[in-house]
Amino acid sequence: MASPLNNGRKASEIFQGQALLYKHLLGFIDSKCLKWMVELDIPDIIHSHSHGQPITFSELVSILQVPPTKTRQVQSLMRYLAHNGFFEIVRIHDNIEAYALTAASELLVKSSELSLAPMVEYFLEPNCQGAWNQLKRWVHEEDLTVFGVSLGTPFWDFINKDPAYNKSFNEAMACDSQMLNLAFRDCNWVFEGLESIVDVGGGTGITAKIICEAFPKLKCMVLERPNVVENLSGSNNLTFVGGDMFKCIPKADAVLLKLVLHNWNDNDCMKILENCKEAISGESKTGKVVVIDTVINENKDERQVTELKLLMDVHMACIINGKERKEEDWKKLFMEAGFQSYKISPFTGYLSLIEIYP
Ligand SMILES: C[S@@+](CC[C@H](N)C(=O)[O-])C[C@H]1O[C@@H](n2cnc3c(N)ncnc32)[C@H](O)[C@@H]1O
Repeated sequence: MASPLNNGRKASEIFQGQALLYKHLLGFIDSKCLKWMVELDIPDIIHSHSHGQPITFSELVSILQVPPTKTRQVQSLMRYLAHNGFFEIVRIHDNIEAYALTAASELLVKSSELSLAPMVEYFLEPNCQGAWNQLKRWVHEEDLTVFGVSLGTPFWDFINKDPAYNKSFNEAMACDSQMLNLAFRDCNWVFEGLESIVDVGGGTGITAKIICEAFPKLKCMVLERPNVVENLSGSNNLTFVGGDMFKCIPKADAVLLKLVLHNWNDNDCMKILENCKEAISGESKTGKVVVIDTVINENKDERQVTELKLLMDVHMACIINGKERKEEDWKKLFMEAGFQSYKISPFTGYLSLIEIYP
């Protein structure tokens, strides 16, 4: 019988609620499982096993030298990861089960050009993880981010002072940018007709290198925090400049901002965009700003993509006071920064490409 405490809901509905609650309570184990498989090199082991052939569980535990007391537990982890799409369980000779890589776990092969393993290392790093225990304190600290509450210093100050953290962050960003090789193949039109471009907050220059290779005549400059680019050397058409996008952005036909604006609140984004507008306003021609970022669209996106964008929004909001935006949020920002028009194009699974014109 329904009690007044559960609003007259059916028992089945309450049990569904309980299952949802427990799933999310235990959800923190999801990312730990990813860390576990990356640390044990399981994707690399499967990748190099008999030219990418599926690996049986006994072969895997033998390579990993798992003691007999732990094989059942390892099987639990593998089954859970397979259930969530990180391995495919296939039947090989004599109907034995074997594990094959999926599109997701192939991205965790460290030796692969498109490896996202550094992303796993960065997100599972103790400073990142520990900060989330401070959500309760954070909500009453008017001007502090979760990171600020947890480490006593704002994110960018911390990263500037901690070389190991800086390196881990830059490597994570670089591997995300490496994925753009796939996306730019269909988007070369974005750079056609341009003579120069500045990749603002362009990290260690992976995106810029991809653009430079595709467009050898295009001059590309990366503007970054000085300690990100101090030891980097460019090439024929690539240069690195240490600076501050809030102060000045070098002149160019176009400015690229990949995953930069989502780090900042609307006021900071306005300042960055105004500096971008100044940078692309030459004497003879006016260029464009190219923003690569998320656009939340719950009506259009698949549920899984929306979940990722909303989770990223929570991450940005709490860690760094940033924000993932809907189209109307972007439009408001662009117009208030003095731009006249914009065009949004699909780019990767979760990122859109937005061209903004003065
Ligand atoms: C989320 S990362 C994106 C990096 C790169 N665009 C990518 O997608 O791989 C944001 C970048 O902005 C840079 N950044 C932060 N503050 C900056 C500033 N004031 N001037 C220039 N770059 C800055 C950071 O160092 C970092 O590399």
